[in-house]
Amino acid sequence: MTTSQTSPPKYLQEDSLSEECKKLLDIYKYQGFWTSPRLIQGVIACQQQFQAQDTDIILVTTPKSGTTWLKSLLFALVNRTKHSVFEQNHPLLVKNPHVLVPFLEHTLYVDGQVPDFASFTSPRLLATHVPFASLPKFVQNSETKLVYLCRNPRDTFISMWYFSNNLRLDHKDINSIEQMFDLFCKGVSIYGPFWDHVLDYWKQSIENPNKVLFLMYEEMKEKPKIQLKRLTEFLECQFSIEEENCGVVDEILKMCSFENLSNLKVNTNEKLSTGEGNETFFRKGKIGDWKNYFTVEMSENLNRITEQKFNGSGLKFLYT
Ligand SMILES: Nc1ncnc2c1ncn2[C@@H]1O[C@H](COP(=O)(O)OS(=O)(=O)O)[C@@H](OP(=O)(O)O)[C@H]1O
Repeated sequence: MTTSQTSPPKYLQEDSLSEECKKLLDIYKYQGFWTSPRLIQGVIACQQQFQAQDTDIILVTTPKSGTTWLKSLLFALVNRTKHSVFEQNHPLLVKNPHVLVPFLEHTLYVDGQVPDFASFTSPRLLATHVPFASLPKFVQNSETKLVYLCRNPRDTFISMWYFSNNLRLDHKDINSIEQMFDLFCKGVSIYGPFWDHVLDYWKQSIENPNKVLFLMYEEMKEKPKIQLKRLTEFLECQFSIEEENCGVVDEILKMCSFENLSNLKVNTNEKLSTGEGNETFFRKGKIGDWKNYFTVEMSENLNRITEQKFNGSGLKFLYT
């Protein structure tokens, strides 16, 4: 048998694929979920190398569910002794939340720089989109707290579709929305299947409420103070009477609001090291934009899939 072959067999090479095929195949299935090849590399690196600490707080989200918002809220909350929320140069006013609360699988090996996580001051605040079963075992087995956020699949889908087209203006290419919607319904979306992701964390939050807090974008939008209170109770960093009296709660919500963050210079002019313009994380920040795009058939399809998948779980989305 000859061993002279130095490159992979033709069927494993990607350079001769047609552009159309490459476009369709830019995500792969790994451990039951879909993601890009470079992110798979990041996820594997995390699984092998990330050393969790009991004091870590990890934000887990489905993509486009309000990660940027919750990163900012968590940062403001957890660091409020170090950085008063009334500070004129508060880090959230000069840095994008994704810089302050890095994604484990992005920073590890995707942009080539491995942050010295061990040097982060405790409690370390980190984020990921990885499904529960694929989290590093250290994270699953330690006292690390997981804050989970999801959003109704209709708005999540529209937000994903915009992001993938990297557009902030109205987009009329209805064929591509249909194509992407069909894949989304089949479970093929970044870190999807969407429903499995949500359901796994929902079950964990019921089985282990001290480990996983389950939040929904819609509830955060409708009753932000109540959700913020749940967050502080879960993280054991409740507001003192003095803080409540001097308006810290309102100030945090104001600083982290869509209106404030999306208008900051840093979020209109700068880019992340991974290449995304900071402005791409702020589009409309509303519940119900799906109504401008969905046909009746699309809504019915998603309802049917959601009912089927969540049957008996007690989990329901709000679509107001
Ligand atoms: N502060 C604040 N408040 C409310 N909503 C906000 C906020 N910041 C970002 N957004 C909206 O969240 C959507 C982006 O989702 P993510 O931040 O999860 O994106 S990512 O997964 O980190 O790429 C995206 O939603 P859509 O507007 O529906 O596309 C953002 O506009």
